Amino acid sequence: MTRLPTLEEIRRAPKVLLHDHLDGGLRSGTIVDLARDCGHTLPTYDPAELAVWFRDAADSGSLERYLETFSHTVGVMQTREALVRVAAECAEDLADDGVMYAEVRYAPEQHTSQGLSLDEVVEAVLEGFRLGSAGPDGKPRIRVGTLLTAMRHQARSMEIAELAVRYRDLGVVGFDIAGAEAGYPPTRHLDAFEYLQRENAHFTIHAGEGFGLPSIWQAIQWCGADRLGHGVRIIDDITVSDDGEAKLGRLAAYVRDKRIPLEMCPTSNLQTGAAPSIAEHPIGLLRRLYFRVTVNTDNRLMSGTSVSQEFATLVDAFGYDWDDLQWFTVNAMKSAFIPFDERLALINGVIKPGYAQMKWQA
Ligand SMILES: O=c1[nH]cnc2c1ncn2[C@@H]1O[C@H](CO)[C@@H](O)[C@H]1O
Ligand SMILES: [Zn+2]
Repeated sequence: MTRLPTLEEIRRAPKVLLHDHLDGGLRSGTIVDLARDCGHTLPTYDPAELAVWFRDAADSGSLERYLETFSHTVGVMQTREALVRVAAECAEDLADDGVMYAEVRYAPEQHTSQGLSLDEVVEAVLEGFRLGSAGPDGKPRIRVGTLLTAMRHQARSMEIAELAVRYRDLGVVGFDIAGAEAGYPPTRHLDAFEYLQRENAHFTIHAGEGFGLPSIWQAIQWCGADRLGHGVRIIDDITVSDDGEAKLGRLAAYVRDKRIPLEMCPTSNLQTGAAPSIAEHPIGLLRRLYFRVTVNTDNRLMSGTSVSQEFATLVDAFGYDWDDLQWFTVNAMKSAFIPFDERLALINGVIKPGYAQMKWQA
């Protein structure tokens, strides 16, 4: 039997990340610095202790309680300087993990409490990504696209959708809605999604994480989502018999037939209670059934994770090899919101040669 990929090897392989929250990925030391600057009160000012605090607090078993931890990250991301720094460090950290293409999301409306306009927020984050993406020779080490998120319990989605369209040629590649899912169905923001469709713009919707099939159904069939954030509960529409044969309901079949990408985030799902364990995580079944599965971090700080770490965890639980990891990576690149020719160039020019080399070395 061939040896399975190790964490160190996985770090060196080219990776693609589609679901990562800017305000869920700060370095704990940066939060401490920024909190001191702006007078935000933290549970502890020791960076190592703070990192542990986030993980423990996020390990709550409910999406609503998990989301409470964001008050300490959003709270320190209220000035242009803070946003530039956080975005630059995000790009650096992802590049250091071997991520070559990332779509990073955040909700501009949450960063205006000290007077920044929505446009100023977007421009600060774009500037941070530009700075953080550059290597020592000035050439980009990573390409970062931005997704603008609207909070589903608020009523600003149309404004944020317009913002995403306004900045579409300047680094914003799509739109999303996030926040507590139960009680806030996707159709609450139907006007924003219809507007984006008329504008030929791309969007994903957090659905099937803290709520089940009706949320996924609305996201796809009412709102026209290009991708699903999480989408784990799609397994509620799949029955597996004792001999392992799977029967797909109409919605699950539609998602698979249409190749709708699932932005799966295994560790995050354990923390919010969306999945009981990695071994029992729906990603195992969905991968086996050839859904268009992608592997993501969601919130690197709250989960103490990285793309490489998520891959390594799956290798451990399911015995995935380099072919599986390449398959997840190609799936993600195919599902990115950048133009087709650019995706193809990255698949053929970076991903396939990168994994060929990893396999050859193994
Ligand atoms: O997994 C998730 N499900 C739903 N909402 C989330 C998740 N992770 C983060 N956020 C929410 O998205 C906002 C913008 O980035 C965050 O502030 C958080 O409230
Ligand atoms: Zn998320």
